[in-house]
Amino acid sequence: MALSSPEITNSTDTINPEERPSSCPVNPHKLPHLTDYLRDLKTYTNPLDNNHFYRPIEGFYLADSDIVLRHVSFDLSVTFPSQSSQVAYIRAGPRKQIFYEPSNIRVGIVTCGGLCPGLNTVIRELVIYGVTAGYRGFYSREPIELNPKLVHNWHKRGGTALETSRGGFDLQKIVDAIEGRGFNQVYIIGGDGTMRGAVKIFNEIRRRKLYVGVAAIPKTVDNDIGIIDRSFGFQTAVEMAQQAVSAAHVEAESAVNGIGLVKLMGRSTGHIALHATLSSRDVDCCLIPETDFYLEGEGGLLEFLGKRLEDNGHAVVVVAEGAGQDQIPRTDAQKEERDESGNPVFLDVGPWLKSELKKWWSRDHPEELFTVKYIDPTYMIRAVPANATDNTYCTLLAHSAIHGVMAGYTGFVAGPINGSYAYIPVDEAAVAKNEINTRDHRWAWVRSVTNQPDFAKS
Ligand SMILES: Nc1ncnc2c1ncn2[C@@H]1O[C@H](COP(=O)(O)OP(=O)(O)O)[C@@H](O)[C@H]1O
Ligand SMILES: O=P(O)(O)OC[C@H]1O[C@](O)(COP(=O)(O)O)[C@@H](O)[C@@H]1O
Ligand SMILES: [Mg+2]
Repeated sequence: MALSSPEITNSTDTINPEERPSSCPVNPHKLPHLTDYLRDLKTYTNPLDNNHFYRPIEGFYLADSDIVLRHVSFDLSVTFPSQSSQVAYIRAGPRKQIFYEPSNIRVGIVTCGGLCPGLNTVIRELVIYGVTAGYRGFYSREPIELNPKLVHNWHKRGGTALETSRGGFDLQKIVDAIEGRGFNQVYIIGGDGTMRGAVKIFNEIRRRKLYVGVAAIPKTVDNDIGIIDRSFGFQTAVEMAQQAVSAAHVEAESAVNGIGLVKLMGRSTGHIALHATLSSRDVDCCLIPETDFYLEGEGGLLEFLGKRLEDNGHAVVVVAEGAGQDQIPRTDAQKEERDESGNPVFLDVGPWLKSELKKWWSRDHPEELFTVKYIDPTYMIRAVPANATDNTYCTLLAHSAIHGVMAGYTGFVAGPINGSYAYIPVDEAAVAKNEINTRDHRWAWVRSVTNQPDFAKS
């Protein structure tokens, strides 16, 4: 942000949730604020007032009274939830009063966990000091100084220019480093694991009463963080995944009794698999972690595929990496295996399924031709630059986070809820999962597109 000299004042015009009028229709979630533990902080007039690119008009600045409802659809024939029980979050955006003197801001920004398209776009908007190599970089590396010239092209690059890693979370060392380096704002970009770490960092910063605002920006190519509409990079990943599905379809169609099998990312949720299935319409069966499937017997996958081959001569199966894990034989040691971040290490469902399909065919149809063409695009779906929609989304996320921190909010996650950007307390976002509800219309839609069995054993 281009910031001009601020005018110092000593009061804040944001509305304290406790001071809302009693007729206030909803109950917004209280967002942590620096003034919760630093009572006499100075406030400054937002320099956007004097920025020649902006002409703040009435309504430009937001306050605590601007909220976003979590749920926007209700069934009036059942019960309309009482207004005070509606969940609401504070809307993201610029505030008239800010809690940082613009010339005295030291920002640290870090990316953690797996890659996701759009990471560099977020970083590009948040220039100052880049903490490299994930959480461990706070205490084991020198941060790199970023400037607009250096980052100007970064949104066109896949990956993260700051580098990322799993593991290496040492709370005391991280907060010591934040304090020691004099950061007064920290932006943490990562997925569910990173959010759990961010909660601890925020709590420790609050315990030490540090003048440091902490904002997290949710990143997950699997789209497995709840409350927000979707995570950035997800749409880009689905587009890439669809190319793999398309190729599997071409291969399957061109073979005698051809099966195209595609494994897609999705550790605990099958959003990528589901969306690639719905958008491509080439898929005969979509297997996701949220619902079990079985191979043999009535209503099983093999019976279904046998019928498909008989009817159409080919079939396409999409399997999310977290699906079918309980069926793959594994040793006790494999059951205990964890990655550096503590996530369970999965066995590879793709090759296992491919080999089960081959065994089945040679057992039941030894005389007939059969081909399984297996495609595992792995990192190709996430190690790419963000598409136009994700790029715009990333930019808005970064700006939302900056406005929130400048306004003194801390310990929050910025994200869109029902199309409007909002601030969510980080401890809430860290536990909010986004699993596919296999009882709702979206999963029914998948099943009606594929006609796959529901694998409900009677
Ligand atoms: N419960 C936790 N407490 C503190 N740090 C955590 C926790 N879970 C994960 N982390 C840290 O967060 C970072 C990213 O976690 P990871 O699960 O690899 O990716 P993601 O954030 O994308 O889910 C790692 O450095 C990991 O050590
Ligand atoms: O090989 P890596 O880097 O651990 O990444 C693989 C994992 O990354 C994911 O995309 C999820 O990553 P995050 O938890 O970091 O969002 C999974 O789908 C996949 O299991
Ligand atoms: Mg994760």
